[in-house]
Amino acid sequence: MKKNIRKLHESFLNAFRGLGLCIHGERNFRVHMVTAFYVTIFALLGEATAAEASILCVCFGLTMGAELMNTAIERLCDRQASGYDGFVRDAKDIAAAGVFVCAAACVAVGVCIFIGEGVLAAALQYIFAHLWVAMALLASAPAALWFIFQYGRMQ
Ligand SMILES: Nc1ncnc2c1ncn2[C@@H]1O[C@H](COP(=O)(O)OP(=O)(O)OP(=O)(O)O)[C@@H](O)[C@H]1O
Repeated sequence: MKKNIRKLHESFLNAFRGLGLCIHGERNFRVHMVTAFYVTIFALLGEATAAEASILCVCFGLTMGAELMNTAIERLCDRQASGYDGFVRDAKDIAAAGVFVCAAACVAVGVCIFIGEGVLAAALQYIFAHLWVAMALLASAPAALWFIFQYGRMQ
């Protein structure tokens, strides 16, 4: 029992290590994180329902999970090939297509929820009525950009 718990604990630690590697090393993953952050803020401001919020959570998991898999495939390919390799090219392009398909599906879901269900209009109405929220969102933009473009350069 104790051994099983230790193994489970190690599995979580390994998964968090992989997550940390991706956050640090993959700019596209940080783009997904920042997008998820702002989508969450707008969903809260627009009072998305529990069902809509659940669908958005699935979308975040889908795109970030696909990006993690894509990164794992890219790293294996880079390890395998020293120069140009047609198989590596195909594998990387297919993995990238996997991320693209997931992201495109999530954009479609976002359009349905934010535009179709009026969540974006409600969020904008809230923001215009509370200008400090607009200021806070604007003020967060440089931090978001720094996180996307500079965070990976830190040792
Ligand atoms: N060793 C290789 N042989 C052939 N083509 C390659 C090789 N490495 C990369 N490519 C091609 O270059 C593209 C970009 O590869 P790269 O490893 O730079 O991915 P990336 O730009 O980091 O991708 P992502 O933006 O998804 O993280 C690949 O999709 C593939 O078409």
